[in-house]
Amino acid sequence: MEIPEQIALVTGATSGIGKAITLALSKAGFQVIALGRDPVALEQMQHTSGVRPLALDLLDREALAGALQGEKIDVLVNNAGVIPPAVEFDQMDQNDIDATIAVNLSASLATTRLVLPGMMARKHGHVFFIGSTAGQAAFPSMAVYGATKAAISSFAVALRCDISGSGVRVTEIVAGRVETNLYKEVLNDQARTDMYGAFDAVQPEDVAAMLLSVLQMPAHVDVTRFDILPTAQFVGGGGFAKKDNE
Ligand SMILES: NC(=O)C1=CN([C@@H]2O[C@H](COP(=O)(O)OP(=O)(O)OC[C@H]3O[C@@H](n4cnc5c(N)ncnc54)[C@H](OP(=O)(O)O)[C@@H]3O)[C@@H](O)[C@H]2O)C=CC1
Ligand SMILES: N[C@@H](C=O)C(=O)O
Repeated sequence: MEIPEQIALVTGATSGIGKAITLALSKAGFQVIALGRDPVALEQMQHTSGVRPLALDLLDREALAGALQGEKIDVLVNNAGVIPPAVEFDQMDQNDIDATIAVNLSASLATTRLVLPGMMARKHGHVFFIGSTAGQAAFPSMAVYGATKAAISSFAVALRCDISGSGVRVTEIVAGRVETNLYKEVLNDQARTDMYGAFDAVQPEDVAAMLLSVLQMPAHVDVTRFDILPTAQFVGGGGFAKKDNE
């Protein structure tokens, strides 16, 4: 797919879905600003794929604003995200709650707030948000994570009201189980092997392929949301509390 030199910013570009999207956009002819905290991973991607590394923590608002000043971003992929330990809410550590909201929601809003005015002034651009099935249905022990993704989903829809007529497109990508390092901090290697070995998960490259297809749509078409799940994954289904033993 030939695309004139345009600039894409991908957050969370050092791993998983963000890395696949970064490499796919670079291969499609974009100049990609690859953002993440891991400088070694970024340097390797710069060497192999010619992306522009941007090593920073999205929670450092000053660094983020400084790095993006003057950049004319055509495509923004709000991908960076974390998943907290899978425990019931009453067992959650407040720090995990705060960190999940800070990265998954606040950082996406802050990055979008920095990039969007330029897109609107140029009457061109595309903002992607990586949502989750966890934002669309109730998952036990994922209430906070799901809340951040539900918020992103609601924001993406409402944002289109605010920017209507600007020529800027917005897409939420609602992903099911994708085989990445998302659970690296919360599950041991065996648990992750068992989790991803249970069925054929979506691969990061599958998400990247769909993103490119959405970008390829003519300017008058905005794919505002797509869901991408393993064929074997279903979402929903009620449950019952275990009867307390008398
Ligand atoms: N895997 C899955 O099943 C699904 C994932 N998602 C979402 O997809 C997105 C990508 O996750 P995934 O690829 O799976 O997981 P990974 O853990 O592989 O990637 C997460 C990325 O986010 C970056 N990141 C995390 N915190 C920060 C921060 N403070 N500042 C900058 N970058 C940060 C990491 O970069 P670094 O460590 O270098 O900072 C890394 O590149 C997330 O939003 C996740 O919620 C949605 C549905 C399903
Ligand atoms: N929806 C995914 C996380 O966001 C998952 O099923 O792991």
